[in-house]
Amino acid sequence: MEVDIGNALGSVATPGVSRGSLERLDERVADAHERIEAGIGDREHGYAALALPETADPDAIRAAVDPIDCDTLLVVGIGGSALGAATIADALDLDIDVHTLDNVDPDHTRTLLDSLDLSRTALHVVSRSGTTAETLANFLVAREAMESAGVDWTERTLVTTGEEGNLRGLAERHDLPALDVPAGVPGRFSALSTVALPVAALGGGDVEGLLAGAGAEAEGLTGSLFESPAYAYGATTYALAQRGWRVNAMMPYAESLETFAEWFAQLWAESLGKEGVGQLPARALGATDQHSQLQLYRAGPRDAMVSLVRPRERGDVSIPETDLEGLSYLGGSSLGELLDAEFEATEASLAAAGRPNVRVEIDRVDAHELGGLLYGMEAACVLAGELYLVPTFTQPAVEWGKRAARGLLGGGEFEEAAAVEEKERLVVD
Ligand SMILES: O=P(O)(O)OC[C@H]1O[C@H](O)[C@H](O)[C@@H](O)[C@@H]1O
Repeated sequence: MEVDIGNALGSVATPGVSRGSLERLDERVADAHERIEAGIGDREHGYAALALPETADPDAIRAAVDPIDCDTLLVVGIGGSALGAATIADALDLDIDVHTLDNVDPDHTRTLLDSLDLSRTALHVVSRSGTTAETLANFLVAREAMESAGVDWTERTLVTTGEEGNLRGLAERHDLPALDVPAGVPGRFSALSTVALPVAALGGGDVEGLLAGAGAEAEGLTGSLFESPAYAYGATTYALAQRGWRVNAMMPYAESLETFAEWFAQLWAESLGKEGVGQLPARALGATDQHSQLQLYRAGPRDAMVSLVRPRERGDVSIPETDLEGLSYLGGSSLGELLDAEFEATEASLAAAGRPNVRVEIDRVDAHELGGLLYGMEAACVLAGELYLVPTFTQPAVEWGKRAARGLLGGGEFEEAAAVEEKERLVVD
């Protein structure tokens, strides 16, 4: 991963970050790096995620998926237990179809299950806590659908979960192959673990390549933002947020990375949105969203920075010659050249309007580069958390809502559920 922060400088963006303030910030980066290194070394909660390139065990993952023969994988999980697998499946060229069942929209669940040949489908049920209502409910529905179709679900189900919880109990009762969520790795930092790597292992993807790319990014972490792309991204977005750029529009220029922006949104929002700080992650896709959201980013409130991500190499499709007046400039060119030109034009147009943007480039969308991108963004997020002085690895606000919902469904006595009854109403019909 290479990061270019030139368009965040004060010479381009108003307000931007001066070189002097970046140099001063670099002293804090050096301290934060020491803290991060110590956390990685001690496998402390959260920091342990940055040790995954070393600690993840591809052989154990492959052994767990080996008995499963399928054409389609249905990942049942939510948040960090689904987005890593979805990102990997969408980015890499896998030889199975992958679907994610995360939401509990009844129409969607029913339509998806009806559309699958369940006798050729495997389930990967993932929940770190083993108690998440959406995941367990979807699993019960999928299991029943398999039973109704005469499919032995116990032959086709793999579980990844923590040491305790309902899902662990279920795996033990039915003797299902079960992988452990690695200790100290929060869900949104678990893409490079037993949580998301099984999708690559089942689909013939390069698990070692993902980890090697992450490992290369890990080796690049030094005590300076001027040397480490991940820290350059984390420190610059932090410095921009401090100057009022409170929205971070993640805009990959590759369809295969669209889900990566979704994964990034959870990482950024849940990790840094605390104690009145953080950045609102917006999900965008280049070039599509140049024709919708870009208007706002260039001319709306001065609160949005844009992260432009692209692979340097991609497959290409040439554009046929045409004698249509006004379109001849396209002929002889290619869709890839057009996309690259759009990327650079967007970057320049934002800069010309004094709007900060950061360029993130990877060599190509493959396992190695994707591993580096995921790891780099995780390290950037951990660094930003140190700079904001927030507890990066907790999500108490999310848990509040989970308890309220469980209380409403009769899943226990939770005082949060009472707040639902107290809702203020001003209804206009
Ligand atoms: O893996 P699970 O325990 O089922 O959790 C799934 C998701 O649940 C919550 O909403 C958390 O805020 C997320 O960080 C987590 O990824």
